[in-house]
Amino acid sequence: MLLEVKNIRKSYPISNGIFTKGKQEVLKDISFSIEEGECVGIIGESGSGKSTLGRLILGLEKADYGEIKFLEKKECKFFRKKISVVFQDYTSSVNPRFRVLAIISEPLRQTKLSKQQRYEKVVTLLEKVGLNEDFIYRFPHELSGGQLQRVCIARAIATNPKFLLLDEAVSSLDISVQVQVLDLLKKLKEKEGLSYLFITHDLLTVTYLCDKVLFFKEGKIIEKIDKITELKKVQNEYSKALLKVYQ
Ligand SMILES: Nc1ncnc2c1ncn2[C@@H]1O[C@H](COP(=O)(O)OP(=O)(O)OP(=O)(O)O)[C@@H](O)[C@H]1O
Repeated sequence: MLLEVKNIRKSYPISNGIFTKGKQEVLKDISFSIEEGECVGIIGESGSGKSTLGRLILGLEKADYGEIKFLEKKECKFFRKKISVVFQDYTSSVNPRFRVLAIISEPLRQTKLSKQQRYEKVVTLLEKVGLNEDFIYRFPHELSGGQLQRVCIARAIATNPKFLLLDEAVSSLDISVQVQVLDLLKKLKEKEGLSYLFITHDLLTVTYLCDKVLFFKEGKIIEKIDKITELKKVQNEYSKALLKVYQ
């Protein structure tokens, strides 16, 4: 097992700007696990708590209750360094004044690579995401949405992570570009042995990439599907309704 999420609860205070008027429970007893090389999809309507869970896994916020454990023999303590993330909003997740070279090599700053080695590493990463050296001195505004999201994926895999959190990572791309980026993620998963937590509100992308699916509603997992091929066997009315939309 790579990641174990156990009985996670999270609330936020409800405030009217000045006073706190109680709490909103956003995550209610969430438990699941991810194996090495596995892609788990989380699907649910807007506001169901998907991104909050992502932030807790990344260590950006703390849960009120429960445990998030990265289980890798001996290296457990350092595992957070092996997590990377790709967000939906690729334009705001890069500095518009940085060229592709600087964007992708940003996480490599703390390594002891020389300038030349860093350049070569960026070329290799560009090739991994289906781009080439010609892109290295371009600015973000000189790239298409799909190309820029590939650059973000290249940056995310620059430190050889084990686990990628993909939060609506293809949602703002055109459908044909979505397929290209999903194909790329599939290839990286197989070649690099990456595990993914794929957060989305789009069931079609889940069926394309994921091995397992968790259906989220109002901060709860209302259904788990352990084999993507058995997606049609969902029992819950909400999951059924989601499936119907895509039939
Ligand atoms: N920092 C915060 N303070 C207060 N409430 C918050 C905070 N972050 C999220 N929330 C609330 O928690 C709930 C879940 O938000 P979250 O962003 O996790 O949902 P989501 O499922 O990712 O939605 P979407 O698909 O629209 O991104 C929402 O009602 C949101 O308003």
